[in-house]
Amino acid sequence: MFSFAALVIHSVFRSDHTPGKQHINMTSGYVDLAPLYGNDQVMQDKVRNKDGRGLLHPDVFAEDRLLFLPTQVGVILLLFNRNHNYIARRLLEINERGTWKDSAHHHVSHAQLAQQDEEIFQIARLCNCGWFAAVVFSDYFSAILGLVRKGSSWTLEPFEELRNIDHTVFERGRGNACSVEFNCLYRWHATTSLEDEEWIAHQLKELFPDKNPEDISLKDFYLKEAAITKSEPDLQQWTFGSLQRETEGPNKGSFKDSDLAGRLQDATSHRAASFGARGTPAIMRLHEIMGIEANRAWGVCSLNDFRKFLGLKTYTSFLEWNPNHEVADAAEKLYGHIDNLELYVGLQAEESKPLIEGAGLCPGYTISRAILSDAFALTRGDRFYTQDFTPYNLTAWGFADCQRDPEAYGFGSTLGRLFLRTLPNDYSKDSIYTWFPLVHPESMEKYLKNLGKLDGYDLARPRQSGPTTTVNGYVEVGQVLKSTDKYVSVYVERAAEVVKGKGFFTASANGVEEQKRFISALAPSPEAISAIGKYFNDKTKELIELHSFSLIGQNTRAVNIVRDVLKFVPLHWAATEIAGIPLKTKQHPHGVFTESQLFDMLAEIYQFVFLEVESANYMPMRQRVKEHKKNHHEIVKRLFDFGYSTEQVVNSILALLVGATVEMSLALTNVVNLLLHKEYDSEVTIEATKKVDAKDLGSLTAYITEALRIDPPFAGVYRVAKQDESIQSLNVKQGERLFLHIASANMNEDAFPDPRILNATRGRPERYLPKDGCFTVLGDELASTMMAEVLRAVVSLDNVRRGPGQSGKLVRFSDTALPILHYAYLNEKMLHSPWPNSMVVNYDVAK
Ligand code: HEM
Repeated sequence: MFSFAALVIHSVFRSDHTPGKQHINMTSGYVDLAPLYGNDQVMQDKVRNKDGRGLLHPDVFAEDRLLFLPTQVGVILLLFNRNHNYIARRLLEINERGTWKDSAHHHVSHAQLAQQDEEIFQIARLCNCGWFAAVVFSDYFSAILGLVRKGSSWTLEPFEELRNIDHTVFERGRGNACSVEFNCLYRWHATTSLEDEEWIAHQLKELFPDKNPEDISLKDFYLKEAAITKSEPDLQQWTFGSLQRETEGPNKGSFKDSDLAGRLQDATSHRAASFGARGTPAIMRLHEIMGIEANRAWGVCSLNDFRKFLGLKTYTSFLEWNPNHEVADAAEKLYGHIDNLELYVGLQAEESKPLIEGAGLCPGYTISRAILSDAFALTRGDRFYTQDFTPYNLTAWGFADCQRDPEAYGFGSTLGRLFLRTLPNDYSKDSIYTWFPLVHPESMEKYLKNLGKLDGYDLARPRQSGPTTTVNGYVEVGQVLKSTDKYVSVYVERAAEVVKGKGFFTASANGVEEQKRFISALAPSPEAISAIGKYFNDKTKELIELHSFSLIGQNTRAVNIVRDVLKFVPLHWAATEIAGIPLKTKQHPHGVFTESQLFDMLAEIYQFVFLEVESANYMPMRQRVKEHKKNHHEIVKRLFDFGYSTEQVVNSILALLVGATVEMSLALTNVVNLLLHKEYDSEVTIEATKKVDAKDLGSLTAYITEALRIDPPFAGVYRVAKQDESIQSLNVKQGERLFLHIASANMNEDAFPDPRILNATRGRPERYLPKDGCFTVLGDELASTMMAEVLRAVVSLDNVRRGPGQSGKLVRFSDTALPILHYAYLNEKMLHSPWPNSMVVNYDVAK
C-alpha cells in the first residue's frame, strides 16, 4: 500500500535540493508515471529502446531516488515498464490504422522506423498512464476509503463531465500545480513497516559505515546524494535491493520474475505501521527533519490557517488537536499557542482516526480531508485523463484496455490484472495476494469471511507454475497428439469447474466412447448425414438471402457473410434441430434466445473449457460461465421436455452445442477468407482455386482440409505429459505442460512440399495432422459434410468476391500474448476476442 503511495508521490514531487532552489518542483505534478518515463527528453531517451516498436529497455525506470527506497517500490514500477512493453507490442500487432510495419517481416526505412517508434511509444505511454490512474482509482482508493472491506467496487470518478447547478460545464483538464501543502501532508513516513525500517537502517549503514544514524547530518546526506548521482552507472545496469539482472538467455537484462514476485508478496505480508504522533521510526529522523526544514523554507501556513482554508473548524487547544496529554503538552511547550502549531508537525502528529466501521486509511482527520481534494484536483486537471482521453488518441483497443473494470475480480482490482499480465507464472488466478495486494492477508481473510466470499479465493501465497514448452516440430506434434494415453488435455478439469455431473463428452476422460454413441444416434446412416448436409446448404442460402442488401443502380448484392451467415449456420442446426431451442429471429419473435445471445454464451463456455483465458479474466469468466449453465435452465427444461431424462444427456447436448458451433463458424470463416483470397495481402498462394467444384463434395472437402492446414482456427492445443519421454529432439518431463503449435507443424516442408501453397490435390491424407475441434466432436465425415455444404452454397453465388475496402477484409491480428489464438479479433467492446465478427462479400444477381 505505502510502496504504491511512494510511487504516486514520486510522480508528483521532485523537490530540488540545490541551495536556493528548494522551492522548485522538478517534475510535472501530474499522475504521469514520471518515475518510469523521466521528466525530460534526455531521460526519456535513456529508457527507450527506439527500434521502431515503441518499447522501453527491459526492466528499467528513470527515477534514481527509488534506488534508495525499499525494493518493492521499484519492483511495482518495473511492472509498469513491462506493461508498457506489453501494450506497445499489442498496438503494433493490432495496427488499428494499418500504418505501422513490423521490421522483423518488412523492410522499413530508418525515418519510417523512427516515426513509428515515436507514435507507438507515445500511445503506449498514454495507455500505461491510464493503467496507473486506474490502479489509483481502484485498489489504492478502495484501500484508502475502506471500500475493499465492504466488497464494494465503487470508486470516485474524477474525470467525468459534470455540470454546475446553473448548467455551465464544471471545469476539467485545465492544468494543475501541486501545492507545497500537498507535499507536506503526503509525507507518510510514519507508516513504515518494521521490515522496511530494518531495510533503511541497513542502507544507512552501507552509505555511512562510520557513523551512527543519529550522527548523520543533513549536509552529510546531501553530499552523499550528490556523489552517488554523479557516479551512477547506466540505468540499464541499475540494480537495487540485491536483485540481479539475468546475464544470458531470452530474458537477458531483465530481473527474474520469481525474484520480483517474491519481493512484492513479502511486502503484502508485512504490516504497515499506523499514522500519528511519535510513529515515525527513529531511523527516519533525518527524513523528518528534511520535511520540517523544507516546509519552513517554503514559508507554509500554520495548521489552523490550513484548516480554515479547507473550511474546517480551527483548533482552540492542543488537547483538542491531540487528546494524548503527553503529545499535547510537548507541542504546547514548543509552540506556545495552538495557532502557532506549524503545518508539518500539526498534520503528522494530529490524533489519527480510529479504525472503526467505515474508516479506511486512518491518518489524522486534516490529512484525510485534504488528500482527496488534492487527488481530485490533480487528476481532473490533467487534460490527458479528460478531454484527450479518447479512443482516437489511445486507439480503440488501447482505450478499452486501460479502463478500470468494476467487474474485475478482487472487487474491481486493477493491480491484480497487472500482476497476472506481467508475472503470469508467479501470481495465481485466485490468490488473495493477487487480488488484494494492498491489504494484509490475515485482515483480508477476515473481511472475506464477513462478506461470505472466502470460497472464491485462495488464501495461500501463490505457488509458482512452470512455464509451458512450445512444440513446433511436425513429427513431435503428431506423436504427442496421437499418444492420447501419454499426453492428456486439461479440458476435463476445466469443464469440471463449470459443468456438474457426467456427459460433457467433449471434455471427459472416456469421451471418445460417449461421443461415438452420441453421433451414431445423431447420424446413423449415410442418408442421415446427407440430410444434415442438406440442412446446412439450405440454411446457408436462406441466411444469405435474408441478410443480403442491394447496391443502388447495380445488379450487385452484398452480405456480411461472417456476421450474419457463417456465425449462425452451425448454431441454427445445433440449437433447433438437436437441442430444440427455438431461436428468436424476425420470423420467430417468440424464440428463447437471439442468435447472438446463444452464440456468445456458447463461445464463452468454449473459450473457458478449451482455450486459454487471459489469467485476469479467468475468475470473472468462470463465474459467468457457471451462470450460463444456470441460465440454461430454459435449455435444460426444454431438453427434458424433449424426452431426455438424465443430467448426462443434457450435458451431452450442451457438449455438442458448444463443440459443434462456435469453432466450426471460425473454421468456416477461415476457409471462405482463403477462398476469396484475391486482392488480399497474404503469404499464401492459391494453386487450385479453380478446382473447387461446387458439384463435387469430395473436392470441396479436400479444399477445406487444405485451407485449415494453412489457416487453422486455433494455433494449437495444450497437453500435459503423464511421464518422461524423448521424441526426437524433445525431452519431455512428467507433468510438463506442452503447447503443440499445430499451425507451425502444418508448415513442415517435408510433409507438405511448398507449404504456403494451398493445393487441394496433395493426396497423402495420412500426412495431415489429426483434426481437432468440431471434427472430433461430430466425427470427421459429418463435420466435413456440413462444412462442405456451407462452402458449396457460398461458391454457388455468382462472381462472389470481397466487399470494397475495409468492409471486405477479415480484420484480425496475431496476439503473441495468447498463443493459442492463431488470430485474435477486436470485439464490440474493442477488447481482444477469439471470435471474428465481420467480412462483407459481394455477388451478382440477374437484373
Ligand atoms: C519507507 C520508505 C521511505 C523512505 C526511506 C523515504 C525517504 C525519503 C527521503 C530521504 C525524502 C527526501 C526528503 C526531502 O526531500 O525533503 C523523502 C521525501 C518525501 N517522502 Fe519519503 N520515504 C519513504 C516512504 C514514503 C512514503 C510511503 C510516502 C508517502 C506516501 C513518502 C512521502 C514523501 C514525500 C511527499 C516527500 C517529499 C518529496 C519531495 O518534495 O520531492 N515517503 N522521503
